[in-house]
Amino acid sequence: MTQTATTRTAWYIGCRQDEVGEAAILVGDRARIDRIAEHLEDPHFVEENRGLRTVTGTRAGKRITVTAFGMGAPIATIVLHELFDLGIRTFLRIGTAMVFPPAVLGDFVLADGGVRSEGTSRTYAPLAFPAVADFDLGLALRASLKLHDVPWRAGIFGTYDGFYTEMFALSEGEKRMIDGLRSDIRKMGLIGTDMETATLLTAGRILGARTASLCLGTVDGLSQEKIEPAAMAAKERQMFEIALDAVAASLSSQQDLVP
Ligand SMILES: O=P(O)(O)O[C@H]1O[C@H](CO)[C@@H](O)[C@H]1O
Ligand SMILES: O=c1cc[nH]c(=O)[nH]1
Repeated sequence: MTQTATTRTAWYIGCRQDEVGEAAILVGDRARIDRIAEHLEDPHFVEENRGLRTVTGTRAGKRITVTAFGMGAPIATIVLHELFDLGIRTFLRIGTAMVFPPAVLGDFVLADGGVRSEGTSRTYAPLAFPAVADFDLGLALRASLKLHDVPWRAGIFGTYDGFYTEMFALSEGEKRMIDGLRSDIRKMGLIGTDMETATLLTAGRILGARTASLCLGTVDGLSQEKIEPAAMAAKERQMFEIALDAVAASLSSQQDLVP
């Protein structure tokens, strides 16, 4: 971080401390920043650095920052860590995930916790440390999901580094390799898999932040069928509303919940 008497600037995301809000939503695809900005009042776009795009805007009187990290746990965790350093203590990842029964394509999946099958979280805590979502933020998300009347499931995620070696097969050889993992995923009853959730829950918890993850099931984990683009666009708008309402509500009620 660069630091002056009045402000700090994060190294990679390029944000100044006075450009971020009270909470952060982390998205993967940078194209989602302009789209989520339409759901915020008074959006301020931070000058982009390394393709990391950030907007801060107001929702229900709360300033919320949304940053896009791209794909994968290492860069997602750098973004979380830098925003934490700028003072943010509430984080929600929203994005897409592969879903497994009982969750089906198009369901929203809320992570109560995650299996840490990636590498980055091990730099924060040994594997015996659980990746668990913040309880109060999880409650706010459940309330928002119910209010928006969408199909959703809550449960445990699996987080993996190898997209084409552990999640989505392009060849018969990869399919044979991934089928073994899919069978483990079914046995454990995981409802969703992605590349960041368990990492962010671990890193957030170790740093001392409240962290949660809500995804949209865009790929069926058994058949590899993908969601249709029109359904994706409509569900993405719902995801923005659910997430922003939950984060704003959670910030409002936070003081009442502190022991
Ligand atoms: O839709 P986003 O949030 O980008 O997330 C998912 O899409 C990417 C590729 O699978 C990974 O980052 C994964 O977690
Ligand atoms: O298959 C998928 C879809 C979204 N996100 C993932 O990590 N995997």
